[in-house]
Amino acid sequence: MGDSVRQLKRLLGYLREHKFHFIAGLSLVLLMSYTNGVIPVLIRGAIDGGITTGEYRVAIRYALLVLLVAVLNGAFSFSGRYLLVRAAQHAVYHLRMEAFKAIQRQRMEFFDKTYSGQLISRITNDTERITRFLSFRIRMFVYSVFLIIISLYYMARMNTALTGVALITIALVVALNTTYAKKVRPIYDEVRHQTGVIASVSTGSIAGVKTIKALSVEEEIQGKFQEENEKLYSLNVEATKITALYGNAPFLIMGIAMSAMLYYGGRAIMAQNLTVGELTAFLTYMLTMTWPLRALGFTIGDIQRSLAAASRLFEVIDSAPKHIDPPDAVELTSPRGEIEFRDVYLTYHTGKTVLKGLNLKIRPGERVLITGPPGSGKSTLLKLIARFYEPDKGEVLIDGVDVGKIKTSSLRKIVAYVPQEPFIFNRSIRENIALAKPDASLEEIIRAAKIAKIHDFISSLPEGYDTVVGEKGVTLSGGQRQRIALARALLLEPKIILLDDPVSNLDAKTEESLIGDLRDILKGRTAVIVSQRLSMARLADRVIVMVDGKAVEDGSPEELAKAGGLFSEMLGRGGWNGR
Ligand SMILES: Nc1ncnc2c1ncn2[C@@H]1O[C@H](COP(=O)(O)OP(=O)(O)OP(=O)(O)O)[C@@H](O)[C@H]1O
Repeated sequence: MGDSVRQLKRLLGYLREHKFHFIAGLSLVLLMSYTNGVIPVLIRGAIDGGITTGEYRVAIRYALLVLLVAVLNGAFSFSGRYLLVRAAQHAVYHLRMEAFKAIQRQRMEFFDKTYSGQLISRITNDTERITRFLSFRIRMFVYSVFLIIISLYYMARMNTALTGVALITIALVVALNTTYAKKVRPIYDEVRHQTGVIASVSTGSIAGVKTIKALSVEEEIQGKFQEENEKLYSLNVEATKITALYGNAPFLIMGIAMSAMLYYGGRAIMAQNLTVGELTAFLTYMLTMTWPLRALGFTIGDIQRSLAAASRLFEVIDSAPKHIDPPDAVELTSPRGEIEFRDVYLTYHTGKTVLKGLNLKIRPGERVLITGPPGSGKSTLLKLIARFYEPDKGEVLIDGVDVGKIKTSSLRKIVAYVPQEPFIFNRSIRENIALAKPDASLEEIIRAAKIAKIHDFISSLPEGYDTVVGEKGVTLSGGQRQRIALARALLLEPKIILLDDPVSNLDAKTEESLIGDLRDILKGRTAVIVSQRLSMARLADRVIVMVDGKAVEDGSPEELAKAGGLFSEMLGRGGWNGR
């Protein structure tokens, strides 16, 4: 409970900037309840003071009053809703922004541990639920509670016995709604979970469509989808059964209460203890309260779940580091491009220890090929230089400075990391290349594209550098993607370039041409290339063979080819000269 109050306080804190809108909105909702609650009193006045006594003018006066109150009610309802929704949207705008920024600040390990679907759901579904809570649910809660209080107040002033009937009815309907909410909530939670499962099966099969078609496993995939779809169907049928059962019960209770009121009220009128106007007012109150009473049950059930959504968002925000850089972070102004690993250990969150005391020094301008069997830690080594992960023990240094102590903005200019499968955003080629330097001039972008040897291809496209690529744009080949990614990296003129398996997805011809061009691309830079393709060794001054997180061979390709170790074994009978 204490936790819920804390979450609620924190959530309401986001309304701070719009607190006047919010308070004004709530005040208007109170006025709306009041105007709704006063109408039966006016009806009573019209009947008792005008209609039954034949006072035509009194009846007209009350009719005009009802009209005025109805108009005011409409105005309060409109402006109250507008102000509350505006304040809520503004609060959620900030919350969404904060969560998104926090996700951007998270370390790589966070993404290893968290499903992307979950994160997307935080930013979309959870924020949507919170908006609904801050605007609609709170409004309905305040409106309903206040309307019921006002109604009971006026009823009590008219007749105690009938007010007792109304009170019992209210208690019964609230109890019924709460039971309904309790019964249906777990099913709706399952429906939501199952909808997520269906979304992930769909996303997976759309993303993996090539594999599905290549293996002709459409039927199996459809079978899996059908299974999950049937589960969703059954859950929805179950929820509908409960809703159908409980949904109309409040109306039945209200009906019984109203017929009891008619019976006792009729007798009271005959005994002259009640007026016709009062009985009409009572019946009108019962009708006015029906909907708010129903809404109250749902609102109470929803508060807890909205707070749970808020707490999930707060968790994302709180788990992110407050600052990307430590306070004593430094700038490397004229980097040389030297890299050193000093007794580096790294264990992933899965418990797998990948690097076990790695020592390595790479000189400025050196071109190093890291090779070795799969899973030996080659890519991990690159990721440590780019500071995607921090070592558990030991240090990774650039020009003698621990990478953890270099300002991120400085590190990103010095070190360019080109992943195995570069991500191309659904934007223009120009924007894709200028991703890390959005203010780059077209000349700079063209220069980078020329070095990456992709300029001619881009120029041949009808819209040149403005051509949109990616999901709905021009589709690029594997080699073209690699070159766009290289141009993207080169734009920052990095001193160190890290290539993670650059030719793994390329055919032999494209591989040959890329290797030829890489000589120019890497000129004047320190390059660390991870690859199992030994053709890449032609680019390298030095080859390091990694096995089980350790550098077991280290030397020039010629030396290692002759040494009779793993590298020469990998070269096979053709040896180095055959390359
Ligand atoms: N983010 C991660 N979380 C958990 N384990 C990981 C992560 N990245 C890599 N690993 C594991 O660490 C080991 C080394 O991975 P790494 O990618 O460095 O190897 P590699 O030598 O580059 O392999 P390959 O040649 O197949 O790309 C592997 O067993 C891999 O499963």
